[in-house]
Amino acid sequence: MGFYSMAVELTDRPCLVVGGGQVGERKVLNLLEAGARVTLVSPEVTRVLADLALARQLVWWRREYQPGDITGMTLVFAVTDDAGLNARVAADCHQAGIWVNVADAPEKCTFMVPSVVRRGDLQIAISTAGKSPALARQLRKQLEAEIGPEYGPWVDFLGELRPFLKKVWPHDQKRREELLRRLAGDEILFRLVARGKEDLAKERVKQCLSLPSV
Ligand SMILES: C[C@@]1(CC(=O)O)C2=NC(=C\c3[nH]c(c(CCC(=O)O)c3CC(=O)O)Cc3[nH]c(c(CC(=O)O)c3CCC(=O)O)/C=C3\N/C(=C\2)[C@@H](CCC(=O)O)[C@]3(C)CC(=O)O)/[C@H]1CCC(=O)O
Ligand SMILES: NC(=O)c1ccc[n+]([C@@H]2O[C@H](COP(=O)([O-])OP(=O)(O)OC[C@H]3O[C@@H](n4cnc5c(N)ncnc54)[C@H](O)[C@@H]3O)[C@@H](O)[C@H]2O)c1
Repeated sequence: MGFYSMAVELTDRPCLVVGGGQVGERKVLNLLEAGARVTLVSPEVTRVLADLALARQLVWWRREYQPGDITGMTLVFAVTDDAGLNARVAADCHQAGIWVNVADAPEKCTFMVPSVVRRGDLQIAISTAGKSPALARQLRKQLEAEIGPEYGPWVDFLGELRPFLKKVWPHDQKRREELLRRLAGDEILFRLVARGKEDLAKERVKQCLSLPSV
């Protein structure tokens, strides 16, 4: 069975994490980074999670999970060390039609969390469909060595060019596509932007605009 990869908008969406141990902490930190509204239900939590609750970055229900907790949640994460409880949370979500991630049972997940390389708005997600999280992590480290932080500003730069080119050639989609592909692979432009020389890079784009299309 294949999995479908998505980039999900979670800003201000209510998400429930059941279990506040090491795995819960990792899921919570990634959810907060995505702007989600996180509720954590767990009798005990890690120091990091307790500090986040104190700072009101998340809501902590300091007790055991109850079935009604999932009501109205966009995503639920069952990440306790109690396999039976995780399975019950999963069953509650399946019945309610709520997407659920189960830390110790890939076959009960309706979504899995990939390993992610983050460079500003560029994200490279690696999934093994639950077969080897260790391999996903190892590949992330390899890619992080190859795809440096300069890719963040590079994506921003290319992101500014698109609406600009749409204005220049509103009706010539083929020409826009050709140019955008050429610019995305332009080594000189990439290096200019990496050195913070966006102005020079824009000059070069203008030169490219006057070139015949390939
Ligand atoms: C990618 C990452 C994202 C994240 O969690 O943020 C993630 N696991 C990460 C790390 C990691 N997890 C584990 C190890 C130890 C080595 C190993 O077992 O391989 C390591 C590596 C390490 O820590 O070094 C143990 C483990 N993981 C799962 C089980 C249960 C089982 O398989 O039955 C067990 C066995 C527990 C036990 O033995 O008791 C299950 C899942 N873990 C997933 C995601 C989903 C599938 C992703 C995929 O492969 O597509 C899935 C199905 C559910 C989910 O959690 O979404 C994150 C990398 C973060 C990074 O980039 O560094
Ligand atoms: N998916 C992954 O990436 C991954 C990685 C490693 C381990 N695991 C699995 O994830 C599970 C959790 O691992 P961990 O290291 O975070 O465990 P942990 O022991 O550090 O934390 C478990 C947490 O669950 C809470 N909890 C227990 N019963 C609860 C209940 N009834 N209601 C609410 N909260 C409850 C505890 O208070 C604790 O905070 C383990 O079963 C492990 O096999 C998954």
